[in-house]
Amino acid sequence: MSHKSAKDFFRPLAVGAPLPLREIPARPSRAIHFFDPSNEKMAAKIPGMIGTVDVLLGNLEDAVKADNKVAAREGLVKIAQATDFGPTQLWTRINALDSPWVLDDLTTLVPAIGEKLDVIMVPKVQGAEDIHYVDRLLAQLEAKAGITKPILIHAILETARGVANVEEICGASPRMQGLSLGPADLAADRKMKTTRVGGGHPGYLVRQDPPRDAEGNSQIDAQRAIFQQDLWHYTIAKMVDACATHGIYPYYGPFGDIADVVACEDQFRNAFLLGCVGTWSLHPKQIAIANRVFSPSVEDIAHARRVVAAMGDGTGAVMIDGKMEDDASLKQCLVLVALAEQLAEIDPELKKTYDAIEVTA
Ligand SMILES: CC(C)(COP(=O)(O)OP(=O)(O)OC[C@H]1O[C@@H](n2cnc3c(N)ncnc32)[C@H](O)[C@@H]1OP(=O)(O)O)[C@@H](O)C(=O)NCCC(=O)NCCSC(=O)C[C@H](O)C(=O)O
Ligand SMILES: [Mg+2]
Repeated sequence: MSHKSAKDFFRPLAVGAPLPLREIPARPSRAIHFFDPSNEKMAAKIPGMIGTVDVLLGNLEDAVKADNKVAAREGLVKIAQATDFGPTQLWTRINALDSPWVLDDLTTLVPAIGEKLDVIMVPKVQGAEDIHYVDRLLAQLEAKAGITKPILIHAILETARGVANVEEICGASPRMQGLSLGPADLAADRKMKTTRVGGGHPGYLVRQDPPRDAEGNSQIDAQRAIFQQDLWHYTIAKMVDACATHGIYPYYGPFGDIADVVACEDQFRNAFLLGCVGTWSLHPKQIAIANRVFSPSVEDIAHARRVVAAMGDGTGAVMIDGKMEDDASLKQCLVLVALAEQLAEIDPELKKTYDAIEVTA
């Protein structure tokens, strides 16, 4: 945990820096869309994507060639200064804390576009000490530049040590906005044997028990069903618990098989059902998938509203469609209703869809 006492936790870490937030706002962030600001074709598409995606993230780390690091940083400054992002948040992913680029990333971005940057994603976070370093540096830079709102920090969970320290990372600073899974770096660091960027693996499975013959012998060569398992279940569940404990937000990460939109949707939905609020999008075609998956369905909202209406003061138990509903299931329904309300505020199409739902008795 942080070395700070409770009363010091919400004091600025530099004289003149903005006051830390006491609550992290629940802003819709179904898709965090990555673009390389040094790639002219991608950069040209960014203004047209505003309003169609919840978060645009100018990526400076992996996937940007070493020779393009400076161009990416300068490109992001140029785009941010020239663009009104309206309802879309602007995030960046800086280079790793042990890289030769990160200091220039922070000392360039905060004075130039600090007022526009909502969140800085920090890769390969190992423990609270990494967050403390960025926290203090951001406070100094914000104070110097006269930034009026604190820039939030999002950590990527992509080392075994980071996963082991996930609780202390989440609680390291009032700037902590959330966590994402970094399955590719995490797989490498853990020496997992998958070469895929996120998603499942056909070798990670459970096989149905063998049938037995009349004498009770196992028929191991018989046809048996196999059930592919999710390589990321443990880490996502751990991340969700740590984030919920600290009042911050969990996200899935990248799904590298851009062409496999079906498996991408499955992976995103698993994360949504487990408690994640959003995911990364690496290619424009993944934005629509994320927006769809991370918005509650019409059926879920119709059911949730029925439960809310039927539960009156929120206590006791009722039967709806043959199923028991009580105080606890009401809370589950309120999670979905609250999310639908937040999304409706920024997504007019979704608002129309949710407004059209009739609540039956
Ligand atoms: C994955 C890509 C390299 C694919 O690019 P490309 O082959 O150019 O795709 P298309 O030909 O289908 O592109 C069609 C047009 O769309 C534009 N485009 C492509 N991607 C984007 C984008 N992200 N944002 C905006 N526009 C985009 C192309 O320029 C084409 O335009 P046009 O020719 O005018 O029609 C590429 O999508 C890509 O580089 N994506 C981002 C990759 C990335 O950010 N990777 C890092 C995050 S994942 C990671 O770091 C791992 C993680 O940390 C971990 O450890 O797990
Ligand atoms: Mg990574």
